[in-house]
Amino acid sequence: MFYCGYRYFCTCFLQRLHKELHAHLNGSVSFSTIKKLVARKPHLNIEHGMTAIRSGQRRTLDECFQVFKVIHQLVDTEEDILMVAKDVIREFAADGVKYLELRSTPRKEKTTGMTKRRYVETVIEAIRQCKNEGVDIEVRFLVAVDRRNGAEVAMETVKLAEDFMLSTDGLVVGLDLSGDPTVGHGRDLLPALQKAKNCGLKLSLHLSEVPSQADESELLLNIPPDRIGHGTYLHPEVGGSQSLVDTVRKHNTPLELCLTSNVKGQTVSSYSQHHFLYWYQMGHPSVICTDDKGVFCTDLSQEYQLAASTFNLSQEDMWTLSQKAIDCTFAPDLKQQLHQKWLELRPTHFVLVK
Ligand SMILES: CNc1ncnc2c1ncn2[C@@H]1O[C@H](COP(=O)(O)O)[C@@H](O)[C@H]1O
Ligand SMILES: [Zn+2]
Repeated sequence: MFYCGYRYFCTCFLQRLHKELHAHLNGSVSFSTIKKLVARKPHLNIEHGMTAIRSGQRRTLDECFQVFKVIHQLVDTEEDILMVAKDVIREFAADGVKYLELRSTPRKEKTTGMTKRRYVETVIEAIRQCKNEGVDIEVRFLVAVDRRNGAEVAMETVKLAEDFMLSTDGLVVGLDLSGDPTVGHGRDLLPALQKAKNCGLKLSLHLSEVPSQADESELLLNIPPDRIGHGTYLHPEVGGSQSLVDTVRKHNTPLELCLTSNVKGQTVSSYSQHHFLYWYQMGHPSVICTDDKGVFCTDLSQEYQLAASTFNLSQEDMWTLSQKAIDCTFAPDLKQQLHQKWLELRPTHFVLVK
């Protein structure tokens, strides 16, 4: 049972059916994996406090990006990436996630000692090993473009992602656009993103994560992407615009919403102010996600519980939210199977706690 203000709410029933659609690999590294990495590299003098933002702590988004730099120092060999990816997949499975879309940015050769191609192959190898070991989770991969690295690298990454989409039997399903949102402009990345879309990669773009990006968002929303990461400042109440909202609605583009990430990174002032409510009340497809479960010390169950307690959602509301996430996944071959599982596990009655 989970105590949330004025009522008890049990979300463990949902744990059997989670879907996680927005998880950055190196942001998802748990404390226990960090400990193993630190033991491998004691000379770096890195402590856990430098790789995670604990309960009650807040950071600026800029400080969050410093945290990723520290983690990247710890995860810089093929062995590290394989271990990290396997640990992350197992941890999501242990949290009841049955379908996971992981995303990660192939890094420059000189920071990892391996090519970007090898980086992606290593993550794919981790997914395959988990499957062979019987970990009860379906995993798909999105290759990430870091917006800081500009147009040329973005185009190279798209080509890499396309090659893997064609050679991995559907494990690589799409492209993510992420990285420090205050750096660069989406207009420079437009040709690469359009190429990705045209070759059949699904697109998930971090959009309007920070204020004053209406121009960029308008441009990118018209591609259109297949999902939006965050979209915190799209709606007019926070300085976005009705026309941006209309475009999202017209294309019915789902939003990936990460409550704790936004609160700890201070792009949203508190849980109750989170834009989840705006989109949820409108009935717009919205999927609860973790973003970086390691850095923000959370997991998907906790994010569902937070949404339930903050916005007074009933068990049935939560179940429906979790069900609708299936339609937002990038793996068409699995949708039917996931819906079937959902039907089998759906409780015959819900506890009324409102
Ligand atoms: C907090 N909100 C966010 N906004 C934008 N990009 C983010 C992010 N959280 C994570 N990333 C992106 O994911 C990388 C770490 O995982 P990978 O090395 O790719 O596996 C970060 O360096 C950043 O590019
Ligand atoms: Zn993200």
